[in-house]
Amino acid sequence: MKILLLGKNGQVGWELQRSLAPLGELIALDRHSKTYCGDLGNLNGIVKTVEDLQPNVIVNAAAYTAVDKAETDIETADLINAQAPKVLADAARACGAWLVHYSTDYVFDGSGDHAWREDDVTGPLGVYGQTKLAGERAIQKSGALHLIFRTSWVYAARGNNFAKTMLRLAGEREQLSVINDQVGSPTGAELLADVTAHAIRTACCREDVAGLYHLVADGETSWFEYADYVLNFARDAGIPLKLATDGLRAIPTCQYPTPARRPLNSRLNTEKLKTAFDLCLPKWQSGVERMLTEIYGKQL
Ligand SMILES: NC(=O)C1=CN([C@@H]2O[C@H](COP(=O)(O)OP(=O)(O)OC[C@H]3O[C@@H](n4cnc5c(N)ncnc54)[C@H](OP(=O)(O)O)[C@@H]3O)[C@@H](O)[C@H]2O)C=CC1
Ligand SMILES: Cc1cn([C@H]2C[C@H](O)[C@@H](COP(=O)(O)OP(=O)(O)O[C@H]3O[C@@H](C)C(=O)[C@@H](O)[C@H]3O)O2)c(=O)[nH]c1=O
Ligand SMILES: [Mg+2]
Repeated sequence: MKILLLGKNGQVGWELQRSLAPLGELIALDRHSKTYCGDLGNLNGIVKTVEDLQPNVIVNAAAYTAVDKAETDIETADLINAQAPKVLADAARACGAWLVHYSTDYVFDGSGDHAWREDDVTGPLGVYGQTKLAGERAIQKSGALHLIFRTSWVYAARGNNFAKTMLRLAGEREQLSVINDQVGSPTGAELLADVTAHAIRTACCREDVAGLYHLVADGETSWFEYADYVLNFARDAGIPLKLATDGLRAIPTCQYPTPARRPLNSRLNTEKLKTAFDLCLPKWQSGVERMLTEIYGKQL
């Protein structure tokens, strides 16, 4: 099997380099790659890469993920999150390849408190979510065999994410205020990469599994509880923090204004994925603990 991986140095892309390697020949690109174009902003270049390589599977881990910046950089967000997935899907269809792609809880408006199902009505609150939804739809319309995994609150030891922001800020400040009324599930890039490899193995002999799936770790939390979990781990590990012992404060969303609105309810229902691929999903805490142990490994 020949696999083309785009966005190889992002949180998920990095872990995919590991998990996809045993499946076959892996060509992993980023936007700076020289031999083949891996820049999603270069639509013609991306199409030529697929035509030249004729892969069996394309895995797109590249995306415009700066949620607030997207509000004013709409053109780039649309190019990377909507137009590039469309041309990738058309190119995949033309060469008979599977396209594996990732999307987000931010396609939902966050109303209610149920866990969103794949066919629930979407209603993104910001440009990032709108462009990611447009990307999903373009892939679905293309006729390409595809797997789209909607996930949430992605973290990894390598890369930028909320947990690492909290650790950095706790080293710099005595007080931190964190939203406690947005609820979802932190999901590790390792888990996403492992499930992706498993799903590709299944999909190669079962075209009927093509489609859109929610893929998040088990359980739920708020950003505040997540921060509390991470900072308690750091304290217990003896990491020196500037944050006072009572320095973490829970606040409602209205007290933390941001350029992009974010959903209050980011719960995703994963039943469809678990049934189709015969999978169990671990509790969110287990992957977060692994990441923290990796980050602080040398100091523990
Ligand atoms: N991060 C999160 O919390 C969540 C992410 N997702 C989705 O999961 C997927 C993976 O996200 P994640 O790994 O966390 O994101 P990251 O931001 O860690 O990685 C995204 C990667 O995309 C690359 N990229 C951006 N623009 C281009 C371009 N023009 N050409 C090539 N590569 C480009 C970035 O490269 P560079 O560093 O050079 O900019 C980066 O390596 C994305 O589809 C994202 O929408 C879904 C839910 C939550
Ligand atoms: C830094 C900080 C953030 N927050 C809030 C803001 C926000 O609601 C929440 C998380 O902050 P972030 O900047 O990490 O959020 P954000 O970048 O919006 O995270 C999202 O990224 C995209 C790519 C996704 O697809 C989503 O699933 C989600 O992970 O925490 C605080 O309350 N206090 C703080 O000090
Ligand atoms: Mg962010």
